[in-house]
Amino acid sequence: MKMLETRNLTVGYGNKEVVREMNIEVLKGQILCILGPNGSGKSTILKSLSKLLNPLKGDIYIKGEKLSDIKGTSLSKTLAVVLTERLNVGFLTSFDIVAMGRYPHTGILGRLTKSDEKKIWECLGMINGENIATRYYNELSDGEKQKVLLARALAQEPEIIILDEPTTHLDVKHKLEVMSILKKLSKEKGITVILSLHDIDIALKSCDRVMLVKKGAIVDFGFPEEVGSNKSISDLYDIKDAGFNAFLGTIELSNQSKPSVFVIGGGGHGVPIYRLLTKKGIGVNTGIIHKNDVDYEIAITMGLDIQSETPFSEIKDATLEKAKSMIDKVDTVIDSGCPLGNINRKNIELLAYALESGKKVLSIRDKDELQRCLAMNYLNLKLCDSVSEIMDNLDIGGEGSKW
Ligand SMILES: Nc1ncnc2c1ncn2[C@@H]1O[C@H](COP(=O)(O)OP(=O)(O)OP(=O)(O)O)[C@@H](O)[C@H]1O
Repeated sequence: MKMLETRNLTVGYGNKEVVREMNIEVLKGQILCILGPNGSGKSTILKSLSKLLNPLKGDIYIKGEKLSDIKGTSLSKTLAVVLTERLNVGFLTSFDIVAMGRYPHTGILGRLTKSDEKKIWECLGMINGENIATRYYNELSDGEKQKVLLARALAQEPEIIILDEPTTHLDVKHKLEVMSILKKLSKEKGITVILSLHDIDIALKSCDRVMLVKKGAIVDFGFPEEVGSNKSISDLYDIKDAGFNAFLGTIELSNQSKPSVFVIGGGGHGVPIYRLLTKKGIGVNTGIIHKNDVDYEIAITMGLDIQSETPFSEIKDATLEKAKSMIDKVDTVIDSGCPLGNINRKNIELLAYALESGKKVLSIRDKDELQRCLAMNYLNLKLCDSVSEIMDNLDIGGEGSKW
């Protein structure tokens, strides 16, 4: 069932058009998240959908009825809004704040019946907030306040809840708690949720639809799994010195330095080393990694030069030769200790090549395993127990430097 629809909607202030020509549909029980850079118009859209701001052009429909035709109490029973404004409410408790949400049902005198009180406790329960019911709202933490405001919205018994950045200022536990409450409301009670977020990862993993807003227009709308690609998210925020990996949901700093270190990666062993070297401004290239390896995902997002192999296939001689030529161009090789199964055993040949070429080699591999693989002892090989020991032995930042 269509809960909210916009037709050629343009929102803004006076003669300033902020977002133009919006045509979207949100169904019952869906969670729609608006993503976009600061100032792109997320709050302006949400205020317009909540009837707090008149559209400049076009129309908004709630359950097929024009929003402009829906009056006060009737709208409050359908739609509840949680905005970012901070409330200063003196000596009101959490219970009192949630009780304010009952006004569409209590009438002008606002007298609470037993059933209103029961509803308020139920809403406090939904946000796991019974224990803060008697505490003063002004004395609550940001996370607790956010949950109380959500409970106040729930007390209206709405079919749609609109929230502007409900996870801002919250730690990761509270962000996830708020999102999990919203998900529960949408799935179990069929409430439609429309919100804006700055947490891309949480948005892509928790919402049913996402809308990307930039420079006065909706640049994409649809399933997060399709809309939230590496490129679309990087473009949305004009990310230049980093990359977004939609598959893993991480942002990785780009490594733009000339490579001086080659990392033999694989099985996720390369990731902490890529990240540490990137943080220190040291250029890296890497191999030989299968294209379905997590090291490949991170390395490609960082923009590293990679020697890679087709998933599940044995490393080819040609790939090995190309990796050797990458090693020729660096001073140091780090053996991350990647597992050496049948399909990637050639990485040990690569390690032997690095040693025989006189490169400085730092390895986190088990000593016994190395002795089984390498024919002789090499003076240019240093065994390390951890990534930090690798970094200690990298000789960066000058003599005596502990980077
Ligand atoms: N009351 C107002 N009158 C005029 N312009 C406004 C008003 N409020 C916001 N704007 C402008 O509208 C544009 C969109 O602002 P809006 O707050 O909707 O963006 P946003 O995407 O929510 O940003 P943020 O992520 O920083 O909260 C901005 O250029 C802003 O300066």
